[in-house]
Amino acid sequence: MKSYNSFLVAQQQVEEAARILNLDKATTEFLKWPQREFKFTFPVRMDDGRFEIFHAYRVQYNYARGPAKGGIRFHPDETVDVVRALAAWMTWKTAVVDLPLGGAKGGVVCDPRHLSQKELENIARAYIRASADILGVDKDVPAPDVYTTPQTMAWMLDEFETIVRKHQPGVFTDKPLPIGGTEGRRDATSRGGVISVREACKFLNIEPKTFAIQGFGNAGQRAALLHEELLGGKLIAACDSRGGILNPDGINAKELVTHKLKTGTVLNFPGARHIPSDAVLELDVDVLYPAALENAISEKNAGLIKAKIICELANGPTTPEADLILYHRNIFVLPDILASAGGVTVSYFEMLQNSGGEMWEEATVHARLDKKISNAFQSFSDALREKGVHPRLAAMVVGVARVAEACKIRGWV
Ligand SMILES: NC(=O)C1=CN([C@@H]2O[C@H](COP(=O)(O)OP(=O)(O)OC[C@H]3O[C@@H](n4cnc5c(N)ncnc54)[C@H](O)[C@@H]3O)[C@@H](O)[C@H]2O)C=CC1
Ligand SMILES: O=C(O)CCC(=O)C(=O)O
Repeated sequence: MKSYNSFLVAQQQVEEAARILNLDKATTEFLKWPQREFKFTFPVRMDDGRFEIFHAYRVQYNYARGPAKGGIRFHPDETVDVVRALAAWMTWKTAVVDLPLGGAKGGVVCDPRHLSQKELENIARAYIRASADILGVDKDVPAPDVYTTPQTMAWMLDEFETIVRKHQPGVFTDKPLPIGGTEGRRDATSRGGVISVREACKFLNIEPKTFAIQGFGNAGQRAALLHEELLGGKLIAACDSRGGILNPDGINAKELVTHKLKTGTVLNFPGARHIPSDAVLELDVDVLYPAALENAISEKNAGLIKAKIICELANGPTTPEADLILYHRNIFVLPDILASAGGVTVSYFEMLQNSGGEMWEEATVHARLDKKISNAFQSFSDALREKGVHPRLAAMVVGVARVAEACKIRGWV
């Protein structure tokens, strides 16, 4: 099977956007690389008394528009190139929603499914001891990502504040509410995705009656609940890393979330039959939400996809070859740098509340998020019309143009 290097994919996307924008050679080359990247190696004491050595990264891709911003992932397959790609996509994402932030991402190579809570806490704290110098409200602000949670942020914040010897809640976002978290962050990624589906449906004149979800973690579960609540559609299939389930008559999203939280998997959900995880991508639905990991949709399966709209809650789920196949098959992709931008948008709201000592009501967060995503969809659809390119390229054109402009104004290139 062909393997993909996500960073090469991310660089190719910059080149394509730069070509449409007629960017000069130096600007294009600058935007193809992270401004700063850090590699950490640290020992952690495990529950059985032994020390284990962990490798970790933080990549600050571009900070022309503001402090670097993006999640920290704990995953066994993490590599510097995956983190670079994710950091690049954060840069374009914060620009597409027009936040005064740059892009970053971090990762620890580990498998949380085989670690105790105490071991996870020790890893989170060790990561901060290694990286505290390069983090800060005006430098770089992490958040959770795959297999990290608000609890991870709480440990990280506590370690950071112990080092700097003062309260600095805005250095981490998607924190638990009692230590400076915001209302509305837990479902923000999915809410932003569902809002972008609502806008796409108006744009394309489609009704989002049926949907399927690949990946049933934070993003996937909330998308199931919110699509049902806000758009009124019917969930017919979902999967996680252990397998998939299908019920063409409909699956109650709330009951499936409860089942997943209780049993750790979507499998064995009453009334649904088992299907392979990958089959969920190929079902005849109005909207497909990839909400797991990179490269799920490639040239291998793009020809088999039957959804009308693909809403990319995951980062980088579609390869460049698949983008073209889907475009020619008239399948509308809502690209990750727009569709999954709700999370970082509400993270920014959390930073604003922390800096002003404010606590916004949930309805305020929802309304401001809706406005940001609707405006971003407008810029994206304008670029689609003006440039006549496929959707990812249109979104990249919006994001890359804004970052390039900031680099130019600063006199960097
Ligand atoms: N949490 C956030 O705020 C944001 C997350 N994202 C992206 O959304 C995606 C999912 O993130 P989270 O939901 O936060 O992570 P999570 O760790 O809560 O959930 C990941 C889910 O994917 C499933 N999965 C893993 N490999 C799979 C496979 N091969 N097939 C099917 N399912 C598989 C896991 O079983 C789990 O249910 C990632 O790409 C992440 O970068 C994007 C924007 C913000
Ligand atoms: O809220 C944040 O800063 C994290 C967002 C993120 O990691 C993402 O959008 O992929």
